[in-house]
Amino acid sequence: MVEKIAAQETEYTLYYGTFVHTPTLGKLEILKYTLVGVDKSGTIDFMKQDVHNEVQDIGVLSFYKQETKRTVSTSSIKVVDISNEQLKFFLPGFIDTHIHASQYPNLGVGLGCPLLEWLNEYTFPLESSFTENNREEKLAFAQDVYSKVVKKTLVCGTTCASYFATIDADTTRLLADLCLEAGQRAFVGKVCMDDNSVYPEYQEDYDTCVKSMEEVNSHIESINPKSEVLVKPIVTPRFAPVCSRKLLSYLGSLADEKNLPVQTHLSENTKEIELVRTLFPECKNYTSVYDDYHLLKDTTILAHSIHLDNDECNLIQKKGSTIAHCPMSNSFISSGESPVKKYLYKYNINVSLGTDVSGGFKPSILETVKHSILASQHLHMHTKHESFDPRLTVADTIYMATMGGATGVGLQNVVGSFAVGKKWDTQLIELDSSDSNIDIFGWNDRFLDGTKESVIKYYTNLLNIWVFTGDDRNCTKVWCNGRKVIDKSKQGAGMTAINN
Ligand SMILES: O=c1[nH]c(=O)c2nc[nH]c2[nH]1
Ligand SMILES: [Zn+2]
Repeated sequence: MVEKIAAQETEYTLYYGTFVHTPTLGKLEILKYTLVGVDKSGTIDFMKQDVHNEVQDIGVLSFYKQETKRTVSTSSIKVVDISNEQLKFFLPGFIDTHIHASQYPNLGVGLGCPLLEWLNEYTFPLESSFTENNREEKLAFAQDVYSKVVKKTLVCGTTCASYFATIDADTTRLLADLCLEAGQRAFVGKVCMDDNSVYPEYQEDYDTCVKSMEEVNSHIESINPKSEVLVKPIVTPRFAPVCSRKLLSYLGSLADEKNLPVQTHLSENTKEIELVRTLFPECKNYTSVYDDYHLLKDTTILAHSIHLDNDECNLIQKKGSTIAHCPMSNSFISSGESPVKKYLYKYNINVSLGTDVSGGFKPSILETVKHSILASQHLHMHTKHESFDPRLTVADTIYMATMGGATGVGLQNVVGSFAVGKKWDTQLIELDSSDSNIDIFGWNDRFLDGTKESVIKYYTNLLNIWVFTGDDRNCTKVWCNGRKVIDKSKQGAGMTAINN
């Protein structure tokens, strides 16, 4: 299912059909009869919208040659044409900006257990098993867990993920290797935590952490081929309660010196916030703990961030940091309903999505999209008296799943939407895939009367059907950096589905 990367030939590819994306917040663009050319390096170097009759007359290849005046041999160009398929469209790959790869074995475990208890009961014991003294055993365990999570996220259309691994350097390096091998764009974070008094079996001392960070970061920098950097290190203080001031200081300086992105947790649970207040009485609030240690940057991802006050929102906005909204986890371990619409539209904060495996119980951003909409509806039901309507639209959530994520990881000019110069990180969505769980009726076709408005209405309905009744079975092909990494037409039906 995960295609062998090395065996693939690089070539020029023309993709022709319907493209759906959200280059700006809340605005869905449906590009019908659009032709996109992707070069050897996986970069979009040609894009022409609304070319129906012209292409019908002379064919995709001749049209491309005529438009570009390029003298290319047609045998070196591959054409993927879905223009006659009403139920298929290209969508930018999903970006999962918060996922704990190491917690994958705990999916579905720990329902309703609040954060601090959940960490001690389920999470720290699991992550500790990646730090066994027996190197062979821990590597075998990590190989099994990490290869599965990378594969599953790709199957779900995640072309880029920002991973938390564990405190262990050996297995964190392995995670980076596996992402690269599978062709997934990834940010890999060695978890940093040197002050875990509630579960002392799972922590490291300051010096070990510094040494491990050096090892992991230089390993990741060395494994990418020169021509394409797919996997990058990310500075990962787990969260303030388990980090000493000295460690936070070091990580802030490291992020500055090496220009590295940062990821951490913020304001997920009310008891956690109380704890931070006691541990860092000198800091104005939880958000300013990170700011005081130079960890709030425009490439900082703050997971959860549910219970923020006005000052904290303004600070995050000022610093240009991103909030990774994790609605599945927020419900599962009952942390709260995040007022994401307010963050997006009142404070102009960039918001992305995170599955937060294993607080979240599925490694799927499509599932996260669903949960984000439903959580916002719940918030609406019991905050009707407030002036701000908290309900998210499908367009808001697709934005968070793609462009918001790209901005969060600092790749807003590289991925997240379709544009010349961007990379081809894309998923093909087929509502009528061979093992689709969606029953399609012609009922929606009545909207198509040839006008632009009717196309918007038709595809808005189609997207709603996909979001609420579809799953990973409708994501049939996935490309990262121009390379096809998933092709479900090449294996037995149902093999890849996680929702069967
Ligand atoms: O959802 C969460 N998962 C974690 O692993 C974690 N660690 C600190 N805070 C956390 N929140
Ligand atoms: Zn988390």
